[in-house]
Amino acid sequence: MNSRNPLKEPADDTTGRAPDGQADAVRQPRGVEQHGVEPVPLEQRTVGWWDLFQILINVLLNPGLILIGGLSVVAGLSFWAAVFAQVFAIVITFVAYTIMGTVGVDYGLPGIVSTRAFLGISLSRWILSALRAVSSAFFFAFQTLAGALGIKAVLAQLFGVDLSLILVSVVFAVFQAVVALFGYNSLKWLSKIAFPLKVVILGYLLVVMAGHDAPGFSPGEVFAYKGEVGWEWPVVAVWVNTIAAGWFSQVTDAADYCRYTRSRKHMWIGTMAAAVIGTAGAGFFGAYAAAATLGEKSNPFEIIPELGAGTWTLLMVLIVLVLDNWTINVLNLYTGGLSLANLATRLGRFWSTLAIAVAGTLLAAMPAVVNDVNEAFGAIGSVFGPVSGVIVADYLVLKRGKIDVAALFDPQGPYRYVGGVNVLALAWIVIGLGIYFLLPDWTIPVAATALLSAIGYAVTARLMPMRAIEGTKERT
Ligand SMILES: O=c1cc[nH]c(=O)[nH]1
Repeated sequence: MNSRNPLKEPADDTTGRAPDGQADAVRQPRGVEQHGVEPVPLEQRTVGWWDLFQILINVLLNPGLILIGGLSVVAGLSFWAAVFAQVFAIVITFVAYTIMGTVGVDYGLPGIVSTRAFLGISLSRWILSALRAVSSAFFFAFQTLAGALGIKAVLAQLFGVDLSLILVSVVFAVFQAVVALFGYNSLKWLSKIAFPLKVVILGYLLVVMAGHDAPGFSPGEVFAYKGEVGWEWPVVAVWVNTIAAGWFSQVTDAADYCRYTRSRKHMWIGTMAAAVIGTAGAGFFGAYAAAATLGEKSNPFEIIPELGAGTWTLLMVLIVLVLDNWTINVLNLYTGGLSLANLATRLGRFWSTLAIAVAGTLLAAMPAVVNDVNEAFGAIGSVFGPVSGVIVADYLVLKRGKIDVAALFDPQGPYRYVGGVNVLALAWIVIGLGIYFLLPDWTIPVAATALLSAIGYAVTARLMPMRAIEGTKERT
């Protein structure tokens, strides 16, 4: 076994390429990104940390996280406890995330395709990809609805109309879908424009809230807001778990954003800086508005239009909402599209993305999607916590950072395991899933099961002969 440090920059010879002419490289319509499930060639991996930072900070500074910042204050957290819950959850999650991001940098692969190596080709393609595709469509709808609530509030103030939430949400969903279809370059382009605008407008809206003369809105009052439960750990942990659960589902996709990045250092700096700053910003903004209402209301984009700040401010809310939704949802569709392309390889990235957009738009017509975020995010995290633990353990401990790229596309190769399934990995995912529902909230079940599954998988795999895990006997 290779004893090289798997998190050290690899020599170029570890950089995989799709085998020439391999069937999984599907030609896309003209004018859109051509790379689907196959690796991005080394010469195209040129993106620096600043571009990656802009893409990811736009992702983290999203309406969903802003809303969750507000919801956690409504649930009783103090202002600072709500901000802490966001940042802490993201830091935990991004440990796993940045490890799996190295797959994108080193091999140019989409994350979901790399999971063929860890879980077995069939388990990765038929189960994990389907789960991630469904959760991408769910998150697309969740973000759209979180934004649509604000748009509806702004339009009510601007034109005195009370539009149906479903109508606003569906029109908005279609609007967002278009950019995602074009692929990675559209992400870079969109992020560059959106980032400065979002920072300036969100800053302006904070000033509007801070200057509002009703009791509770001044910075001193908000920062001193204690909430009903303040810092009580069991409640803080519920929110840490909810936020972490949502982002653990992205660990399998971390490589998607990083596969055009020029080095691991650029990836680590761009990703971690964006994660911490973006989440702190989203939590701060959402918690500020909710704390200013003394925990009565949760969504800043519904609260601000009611402050009577005038047309200019309403327009600013509208612009930031559109940009904010767009930048996160383009990525939800992009990663969902790549997941579906891993499953239905003949479909290709473009048509897969379109399919996720249609599913997400249909879900965006169901306002229940935003009703119980703790339950819904928790259910997603119960699967993706253990999945993340197992894939990180397999990649780091067993494979020592080495992936045989050609074998990812060879159904009879080493990643076949037993009938296409790494049974040991599957067993630890199922064990983790079972344990998730037994653990009390204060343990942050998504992180706890990720850790347990990682340790359990790594230890049992070390104790078993590799032959047994890979099912070598069965094939010979
Ligand atoms: O929009 C979101 C939120 C959490 N996790 C995702 O994958 N997408």
